[in-house]
Amino acid sequence: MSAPEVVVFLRPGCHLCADALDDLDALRAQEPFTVRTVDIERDDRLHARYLERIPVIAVAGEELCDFAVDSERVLTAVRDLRERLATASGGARAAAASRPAATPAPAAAAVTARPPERRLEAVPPEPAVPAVAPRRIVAQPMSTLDATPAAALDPDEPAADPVPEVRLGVGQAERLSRYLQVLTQARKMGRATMSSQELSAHTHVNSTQIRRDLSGFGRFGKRGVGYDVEELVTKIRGILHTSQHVGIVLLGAGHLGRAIAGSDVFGDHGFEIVAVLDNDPAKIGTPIGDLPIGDVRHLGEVVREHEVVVGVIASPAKAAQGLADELVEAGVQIIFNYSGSLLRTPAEVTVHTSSPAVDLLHALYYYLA
Ligand SMILES: NC(=O)c1ccc[n+]([C@@H]2O[C@H](COP(=O)([O-])OP(=O)(O)OC[C@H]3O[C@@H](n4cnc5c(N)ncnc54)[C@H](O)[C@@H]3O)[C@@H](O)[C@H]2O)c1
Repeated sequence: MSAPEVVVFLRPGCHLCADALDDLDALRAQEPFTVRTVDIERDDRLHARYLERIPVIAVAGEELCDFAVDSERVLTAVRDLRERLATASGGARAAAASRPAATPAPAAAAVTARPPERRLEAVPPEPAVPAVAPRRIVAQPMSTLDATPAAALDPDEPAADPVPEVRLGVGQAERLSRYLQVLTQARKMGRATMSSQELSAHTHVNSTQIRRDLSGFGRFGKRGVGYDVEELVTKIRGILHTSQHVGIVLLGAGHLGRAIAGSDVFGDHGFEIVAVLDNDPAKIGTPIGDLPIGDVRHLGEVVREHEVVVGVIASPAKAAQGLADELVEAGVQIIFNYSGSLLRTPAEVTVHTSSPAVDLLHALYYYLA
């Protein structure tokens, strides 16, 4: 009779998954079973189905728990499966004994005689992932994505580069940016640590989601102490690739342009305003922040010379489309648009329009509705 098998749907580098494997390992002392891991990154359907829930633990096709091991449910399911396997093998032996020799035995067909409540639909077999014992699962390289150095898995060690090369989903990238904004501000306020609940309160992302977002990149934080702000800022900046230099050209040196140039709003995140350009002869050549205001007619040269990545438009709305066209012509693919103008740009260009009213409208809806 084969041993009951527990299947764990997981993702390389997911530390909730690593914890689940450890927990299952401990449970095997009470009830023997084998563990098979299924890497959801290898199958689009599994990825779509389980990404938000991993680790998902299943026995005999029934999903028992997600996020963490529910010991009681797993043990009960394993015992139940063992009994069914025993019955099946006993039944098969009895059937084989009474059957004419030429008829093949029905193998473990009786295992499925009692269908579980929530069967995994059409989960394909995973021949590439062998059934192995939990300890070996941890030791084997889970995938090429798992580039996190061992030190980063230790909460007492600072998280070091290199950061695993994982393509983030849009939602995760957006949330990581929000965590980074709050952590950067906390660091400026002299905070050394921050709890996930606090980070949650400031970002409006629930703390389970925060832990899940970060779990793929190393083990952060200590129970009762929270996240190390400096460590997490460094790590998220690495993940978002903002630890590299990003040059910005600011177009419009009026009230808003002057406020942006004189603030840390971009500098806090490693963005450098390399030039401020305007078309007003009275302003050109005068200082703004540490820079002299340049002539907007040199926009193309400035973009090429400073390898500008982002163009920030702080001009009146009527000038914005012309400036956007010139930025695109010069090769800029990210435009941050403070003017209210609805810009037309090629599909490959990302336009972010900043409007303080948007958040207010959103908040007001919940207030008024
Ligand atoms: N989203 C926000 O948070 C926010 C807040 C305030 C203002 N705004 C918008 O930002 C823009 C700037 O506001 P402001 O108060 O600084 O206006 P402003 O009039 O003080 O400054 C505009 C600047 O743009 C320059 N300019 C005009 N045409 C130009 C061109 N073709 N090339 C380069 N420079 C040019 C002007 O010379 C001037 O220096 C406006 O569109 C305004 O509605 C947005």
